[in-house]
Amino acid sequence: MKELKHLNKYFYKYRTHLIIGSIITVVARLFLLYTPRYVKKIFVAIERYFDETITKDVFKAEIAEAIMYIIGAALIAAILTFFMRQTIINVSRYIEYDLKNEIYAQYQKLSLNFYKKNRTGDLMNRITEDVSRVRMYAGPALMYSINTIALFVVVIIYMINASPKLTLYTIVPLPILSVIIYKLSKEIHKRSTIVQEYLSKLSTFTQESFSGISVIKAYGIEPQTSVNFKVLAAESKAKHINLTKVQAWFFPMMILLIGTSNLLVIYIGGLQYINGEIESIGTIAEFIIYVNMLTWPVATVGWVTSIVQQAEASQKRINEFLKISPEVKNSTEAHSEITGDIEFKNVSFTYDDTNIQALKNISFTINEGETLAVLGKTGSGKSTVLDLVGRLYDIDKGSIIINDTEISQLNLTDLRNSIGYVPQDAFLFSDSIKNNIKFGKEDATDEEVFEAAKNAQVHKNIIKFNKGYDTVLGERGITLSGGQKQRVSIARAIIKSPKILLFDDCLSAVDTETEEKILNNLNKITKGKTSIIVSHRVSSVKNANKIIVLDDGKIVQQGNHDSLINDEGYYKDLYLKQLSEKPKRNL
Ligand SMILES: Nc1ncnc2c1ncn2[C@@H]1O[C@H](COP(=O)(O)OP(=O)(O)OP(=O)(O)O)[C@@H](O)[C@H]1O
Repeated sequence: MKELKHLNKYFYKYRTHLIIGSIITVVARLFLLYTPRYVKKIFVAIERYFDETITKDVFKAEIAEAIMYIIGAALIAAILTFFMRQTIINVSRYIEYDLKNEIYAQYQKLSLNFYKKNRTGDLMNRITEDVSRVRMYAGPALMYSINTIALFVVVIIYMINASPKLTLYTIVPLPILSVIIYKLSKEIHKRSTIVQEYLSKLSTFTQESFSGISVIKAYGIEPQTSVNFKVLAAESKAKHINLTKVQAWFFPMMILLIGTSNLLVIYIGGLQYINGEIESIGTIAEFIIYVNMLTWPVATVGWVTSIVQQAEASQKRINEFLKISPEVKNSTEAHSEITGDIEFKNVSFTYDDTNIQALKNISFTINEGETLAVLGKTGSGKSTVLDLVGRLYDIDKGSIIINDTEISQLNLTDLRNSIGYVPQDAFLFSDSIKNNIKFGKEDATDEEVFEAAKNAQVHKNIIKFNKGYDTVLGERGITLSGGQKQRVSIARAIIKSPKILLFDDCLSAVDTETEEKILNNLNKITKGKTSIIVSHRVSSVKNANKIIVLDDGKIVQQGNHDSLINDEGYYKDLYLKQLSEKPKRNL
């Protein structure tokens, strides 16, 4: 229960609902007890009528009164049971909502490294599966516990009052029932976890095959994929059947134990009646109803125990994530004005997960309004430079100074708001093209969206779609070509008119003619703004104020286009190579 203490703040928040719910539960159980008592009264009336102690009219009146009480009490108990669920179960839904939001907010705070270390499936599971298990504890488990305690206390008092000996015999099988249900619930949980694993394997498999359908079709491996699916589905089916076998025991066990208790009541009660220890046969009928009333709550003790154990395990997994403090933390609430002067001073950076030292002692300066171009072989550390400017990671050694302030001392939100980032792999959300662009500036007008798209040279493509800017993109924007996605992503970055623009090889999928047009537009847009362009093409970087060439995380060349083409090295080689590949390219 240690881990579940985390929920106490929510129980406190919804205490009024819980207190009202508990009172309603107790009162509802009290009303339920009218049934056995009035059933007994009916039996007594029948006995007295046959003994001729009462007249037919009195007998009829007594029966009618008893029936009225039974119906009335059952109605009230039913209404109260409705409100019991409306209060306690609703609270569990509120807690589920709060907890999901708490976890999601924490996910948003955590740094990129956290996402590298944890699998997406695991992150999803904690916010869905684990939260639903915890909800079972905060709702049904709590409700059934209150219900069981209330019913048990009240019923036992009534039973002992009616016949202590009969009470003892009839409640003996109940703990056995509880233990059996507990064991069954544990086994059901074990097997359903396996079923769950297979379900997620199946959905991962199908999701991957749908995403990669073009590869599957191109290679003609549909039959093989179907066979693989069949194998997985067959295993999943076997696990399901395995689970059903245990689940199938649940109700037979309950029926067996209820039957045993009923038999005991009839047998012992019968003997007591013959011996004159109980005055009416109605007591036996009353006890049979008590036993049946107690069976379900007693069975739920086992069930609730298993729910609490599962919830404890799930909450432990949730707490593990909630306790992580983000590696990249905002250090100040004060507003930071970002102008765009950036300086890297002997910066070194190693990725935690791979232990790869991506940058080694890097130093450069970019003044406000200047453009820096970063070139280098694949894996040389170019994207890492951009990630560090956006403080997606904190550096190990050296310092990054923006506006004369150490990057870690800047207000993180202000820093990120001043950056327009176009990643290497353009990610578009499953939403309209317009909203994908507006993602950069939520309150942008349509005109601003069109302007940004025009500058990114994608407007003409968009208006050709039937629904134009309202065209909804599929998963990862599959309805757009690679180059179109890159350009929508550029539009998204420039619409917010940020102080700093980071372009990570974002023109790789567009033809050189479009590249030229975009670069011309960018020249206008980036006036007065600081830009860093990562590229493999000399054509994209030749106008930059400064160019640095990285190799294995180190700066091996720096200068501008004119100085570097006269310098023996990577830049000149690349220039000559690209010049010979495309003689007409405007290098
Ligand atoms: N998130 C990460 N976690 C661990 N290692 C990483 C991560 N990102 C990059 N690396 C490693 O750091 C090194 C530099 O990567 P980076 O992405 O900065 O190179 P790059 O020059 O941008 O390459 P490319 O031109 O292929 O995009 C590579 O060896 C890469 O494997």
